[in-house]
Amino acid sequence: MGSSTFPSNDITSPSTNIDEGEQLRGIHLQDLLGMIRNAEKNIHLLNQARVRALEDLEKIFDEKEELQGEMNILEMKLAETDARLKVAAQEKVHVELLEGQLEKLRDELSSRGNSEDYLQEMNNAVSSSQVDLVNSFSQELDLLREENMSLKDELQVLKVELSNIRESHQQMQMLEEERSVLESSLKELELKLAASHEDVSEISSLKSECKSLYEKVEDLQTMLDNATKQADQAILVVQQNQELRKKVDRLEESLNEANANRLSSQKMQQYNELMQQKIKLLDERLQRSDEEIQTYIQLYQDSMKEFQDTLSRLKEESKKKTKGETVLDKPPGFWSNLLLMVDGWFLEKKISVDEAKVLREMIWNREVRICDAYISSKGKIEREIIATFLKQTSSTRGTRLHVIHIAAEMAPVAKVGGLGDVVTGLSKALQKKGHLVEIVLPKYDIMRYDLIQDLKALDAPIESYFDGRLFKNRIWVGTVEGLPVYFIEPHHPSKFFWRGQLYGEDDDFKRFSFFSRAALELLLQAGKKPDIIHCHDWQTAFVAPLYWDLYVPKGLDSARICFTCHNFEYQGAAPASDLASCGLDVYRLNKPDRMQDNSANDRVNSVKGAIVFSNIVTTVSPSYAQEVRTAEGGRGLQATLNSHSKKFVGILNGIDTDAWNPATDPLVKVQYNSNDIEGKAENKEALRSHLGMSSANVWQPLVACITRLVPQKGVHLIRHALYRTLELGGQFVLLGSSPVSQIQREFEDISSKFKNHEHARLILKYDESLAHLIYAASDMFIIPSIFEPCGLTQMIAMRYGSIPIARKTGGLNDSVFDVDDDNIPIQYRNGFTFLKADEQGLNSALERAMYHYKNDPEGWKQLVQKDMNIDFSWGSSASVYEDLYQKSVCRARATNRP
Ligand SMILES: Nc1ncnc2c1ncn2[C@@H]1O[C@H](COP(=O)(O)OP(=O)(O)O)[C@@H](O)[C@H]1O
Repeated sequence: MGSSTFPSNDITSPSTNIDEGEQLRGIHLQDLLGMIRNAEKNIHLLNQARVRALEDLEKIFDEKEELQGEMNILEMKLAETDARLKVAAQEKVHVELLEGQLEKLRDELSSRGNSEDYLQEMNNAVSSSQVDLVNSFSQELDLLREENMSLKDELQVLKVELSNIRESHQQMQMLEEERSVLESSLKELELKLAASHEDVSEISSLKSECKSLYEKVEDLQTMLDNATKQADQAILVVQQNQELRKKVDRLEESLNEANANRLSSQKMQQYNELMQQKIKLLDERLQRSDEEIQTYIQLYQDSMKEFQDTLSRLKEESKKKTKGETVLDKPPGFWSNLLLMVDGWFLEKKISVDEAKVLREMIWNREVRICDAYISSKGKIEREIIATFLKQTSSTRGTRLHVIHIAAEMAPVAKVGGLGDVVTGLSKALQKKGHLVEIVLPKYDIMRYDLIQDLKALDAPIESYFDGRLFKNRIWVGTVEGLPVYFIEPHHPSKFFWRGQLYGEDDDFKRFSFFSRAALELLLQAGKKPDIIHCHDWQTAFVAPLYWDLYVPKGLDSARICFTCHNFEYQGAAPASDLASCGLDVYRLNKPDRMQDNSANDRVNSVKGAIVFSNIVTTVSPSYAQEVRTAEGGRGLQATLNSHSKKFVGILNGIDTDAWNPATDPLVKVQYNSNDIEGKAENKEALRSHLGMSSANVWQPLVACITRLVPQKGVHLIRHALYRTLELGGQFVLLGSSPVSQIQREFEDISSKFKNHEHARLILKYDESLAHLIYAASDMFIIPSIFEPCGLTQMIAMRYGSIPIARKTGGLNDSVFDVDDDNIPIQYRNGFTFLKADEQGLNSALERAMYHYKNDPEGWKQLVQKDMNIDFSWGSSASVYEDLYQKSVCRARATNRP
């Protein structure tokens, strides 16, 4: 299988997607330009802030230097004061000595008693020397006071310096704020850049912008590096501050010492205390300021580091995304969140278990598109997000599939009914979608060999097992409708496919179990590795158990098995022992939960086996899928279907709109289309004359029916419709044949009655060409089925402008909507329906149709045109099959199953 993506099943038209994509690209580009402009502004602002910070730091330097100088002076002055205080202390000692001597002298004088004048003289002399000393001391004190005053001033200046420092801190704070603004705008930029990667095609146009952005981010990085250097310088300043503080501490100590010496002077002591308090205050402030600076710088450095980390990550991501790499570097939390989101959707029943499984696998695999889907769905409502995610699962289908149909019919070469149409129509639609589709058919003797191109036998017989021995099969290859087909011709004495008919033989069970085994043998020996083996109806239902039980062990193990039941009326039940012929283990399989028929424990049921052993089980319309799960519709298989309901789905068939196209149909008399329906009247005329019916009244309505004449089709109602149409003044044509001899005889009798009737004809055979002409000629088409799995004739009739009159059952209920039913939106109304499978029911619809036809020719014409324009092609139904195939293949790969 290739790895290229095939078209998704998105129903939006491609042109709309392209327009939206371009719009989105335009919006992203504008956003990106806006973001770049914002980033440039921010960078500019940052630049200015950096310049201011540099200036501030220079100022701080200068101021610190000055401060230091002043501190030095202060220190010197304090040293001087200290020295002077010491001198003063010595002089005080000297004065005390003098006073002692004076006292002594006084004592001597008093002891001498008569020398009072001398004493007075001496006293005066001492006092005057004492006054001199006091005077010089107070001068010293005045000097000290002055110096202390100047110290006060210095401290005042220091205070101012400190407030300047605080201002510079504020600026740094501003810087920090600007940095965080810049950071958030860069984060925004990161988000938008990531979003811009949503569309891979955008990357190339965004690359150059990313590059310039990247350069700007580089510049930003350089500036940030500078800012970090500045922060380092600021730390230096703080260290210098700390040294200064140490000096102040030393100063304080000196002052303390001085204080000790100043005890003698009360004023000096008070002054010193004051000084001490002020220095302490100054010290505290300095300390706080240091701490603040330290905190700011720490914060600044932390955020710078964070910023640099973010930038580096951003740059790395940007580089990786430019290179188109994956998203392995998303944090684990991102993926965990996605997983939880998917689990939530599943638990709330918003997505199916299969969808949840595929999504989980994509998340586990860290797939880019899941990441992109998440980014692109930001801001959307949950329903839209789920849709976006599920779209990724459908585009998982990124690879083309190899599908092999194993079937008993294929239109137009081997067709009995709708099964043949489906095999060809679905295969062609899947092939158109880019898948490799092959078909394996029995080589019937009565095939339309003229419609097989390049038919040739391979010179390599395939041997397959049956009834205890090996039989040779000749393999033929050819193309039908552009599809590769393998035809198996068994060399078996029973000449299984040499019977003049496709089905209805006594040994049908043997014939088709042989064919199923031979088909798998062909795939094994041809070395095929299909992704899907699709088998149809009971005839090839054996493929499912044969595959798992016998062929997977032999190495044919790449496929998932899809089984489509086109009609649950035919189940391929037979005595259990018959199963052994094709090599299946009867003992193991004849169990209630495997192939045992639900109504007889000694019989096996091949349709039941396929339901049990297939990965996907489908039927041909949603309504029929519901009906067969009930006791009335299930024909004994309802319990099996209900217990396997998770893999069971109803998909409405399409029709091959190339083969059934009135505008190109070579089998009609006059080709026509919905814009020009004149040709219809000419075809009516052609059919009438071909069948020898009256052409007198061009407006006489022609009612047709093309069908297998089996009870399912409501044969008694078909017969009644013939009579009632004639009563209502219309014409009636029946093309059909019956495998039931009694019914065939009954209709042959009626046919002979109307042999020469001018308004009715019964053609009791299978005639493809006539069928085309009848669809083109008829005005109304009757389908009164008792049950109808899908029904193709109503769709083909509408495509040819013949209005269906149908019973509301199965696929008819999903495709025909009554023109008079107000509960149906007007755009869907396309025919006439009835519910009760009886004559009254049919009459009511037939009579209304006749009434509309006769009384509202313009309205009828519009109805014809509307029906012709309805899209019954395989396109959308094939997409549903494609989806089921892909999901099944995906699941198998995820769990590594064969
Ligand atoms: N006698 C007939 N001659 C030609 N085509 C017939 C005849 N009977 C049925 N068909 C074709 O067989 C197909 C019937 O398919 P469908 O409506 O699904 O019924 P079923 O598969 O049950 O027979 C249609 O393509 C229809 O045109």
